[in-house]
Amino acid sequence: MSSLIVDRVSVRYAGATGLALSEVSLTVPPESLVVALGPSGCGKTTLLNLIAGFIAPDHGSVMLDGKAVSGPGAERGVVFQHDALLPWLDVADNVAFGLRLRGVPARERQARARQVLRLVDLDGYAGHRVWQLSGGMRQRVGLARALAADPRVLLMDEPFGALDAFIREQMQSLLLRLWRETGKRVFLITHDIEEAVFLATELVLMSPGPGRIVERLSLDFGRRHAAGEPVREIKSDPAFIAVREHVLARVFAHRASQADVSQGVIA
Ligand SMILES: Nc1ncnc2c1ncn2[C@@H]1O[C@H](COP(=O)(O)OP(=O)(O)OP(=O)(O)O)[C@@H](O)[C@H]1O
Repeated sequence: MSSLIVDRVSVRYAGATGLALSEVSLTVPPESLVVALGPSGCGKTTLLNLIAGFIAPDHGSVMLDGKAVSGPGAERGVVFQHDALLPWLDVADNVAFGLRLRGVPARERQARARQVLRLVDLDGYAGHRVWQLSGGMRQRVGLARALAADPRVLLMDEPFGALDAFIREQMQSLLLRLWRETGKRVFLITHDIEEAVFLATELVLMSPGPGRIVERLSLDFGRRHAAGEPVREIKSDPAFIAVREHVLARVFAHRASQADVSQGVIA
């Protein structure tokens, strides 16, 4: 089946008493942008690392388009929070690095690098060093690198977490444009409620202790922006504000109940 399917996965780290993830299931179908949102420790990174194939589940399975995920693979492109670029290489060589490892000839990988740099609005920067770029530009290079191998799905680990609010909003718009233009499925994790509500076609809300999914919402704000509606119009729409407040209330409710439990308030 043509989907990314996480089926009842559980993870317990060696030495840990509790589960980092408990019976988590989700599907990332074609043309979707699935966002996992939750407070620190709810297992977002663990879930992304499972899909990336960096770690294996203790129970359950991860399948991409009918094939079991059993390790990292070029069909899953990962964008990290910190750009993870190589400072001794120029921008084009950073973008083409994975292609070089796979033995793609120099001329072909340079052409591909230039093509994806155009997609992220960085044409003209191929020969720059990464230290000559701003934080937002470096994240765009990271995005271009993930796209260079033409993956089936993009996995994004808090990709805009280190950027200031203005650049962050620009990057959200860029991601939605790329998502529409390339047709890539995206799985993104964040702890920013507004970002999650704005981007997601499906929002999965997670809670810690053990890490699990507590709510799923189907949303269309990102689709509306990708279709041309301005960001500010969407974010000031009462429907957007209502969803944002609902999610905020859910996050606080879970946090409050956990604080109560840890203080022994709930019998
Ligand atoms: N390598 C590890 N060894 C042991 N425990 C770990 C390891 N990595 C994560 N954990 C624990 O697993 C749980 C889930 O962690 P994870 O990093 O996936 O959460 P997160 O939601 O991504 O948090 P954050 O937003 O802070 O990155 C936490 O309790 C964490 O302490």
